[in-house]
Amino acid sequence: MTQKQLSVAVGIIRNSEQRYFITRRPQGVHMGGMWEFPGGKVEEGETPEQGLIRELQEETGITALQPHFLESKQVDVPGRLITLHFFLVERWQGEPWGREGQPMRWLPVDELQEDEFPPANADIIRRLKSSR
Ligand SMILES: Nc1nc2c([nH]c(=O)n2[C@H]2C[C@H](O)[C@@H](COP(=O)(O)OP(=O)(O)OP(=O)(O)O)O2)c(=O)[nH]1
Ligand SMILES: [Mg+2]
Repeated sequence: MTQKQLSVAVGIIRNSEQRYFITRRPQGVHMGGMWEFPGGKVEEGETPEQGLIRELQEETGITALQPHFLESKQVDVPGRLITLHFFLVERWQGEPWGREGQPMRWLPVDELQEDEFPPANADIIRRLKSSR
């Protein structure tokens, strides 16, 4: 079986009060109903950082400034191989909101619950918790 390769850019938006902006994935999509850090598929010809900036604009309305690459993570789901690129975003223009109608929350790190996110997020959430 051929595996479709996907690159996804994810923005971990953290404000000056050390709260994280998370949104809820709609039902019926991959990982639907789970909480996520906003982001999405990097398009042909884009770098992950360019994809991140575009996706955050589309999904949250902000313009990310100087996103800081943290790490990449490969996930194997049936039929596709996803590479997630996680970026920390601490500076931006505008105010993030659920521009596509998705529920949103600002949470302190200890309220980020690994089991409410896709399994691929577990490591990065643990890293955020341990680096306080
Ligand atoms: N945005 C985001 N996606 C994640 C996270 N963790 C995780 O496993 N994923 C997976 C779920 C999806 O398979 C993929 C992201 O794809 P997406 O559905 O957000 O892509 P997109 O925004 O471009 O949406 P669309 O245009 O295809 O509707 O990455 C996360 O924290 N944030
Ligand atoms: Mg998305």
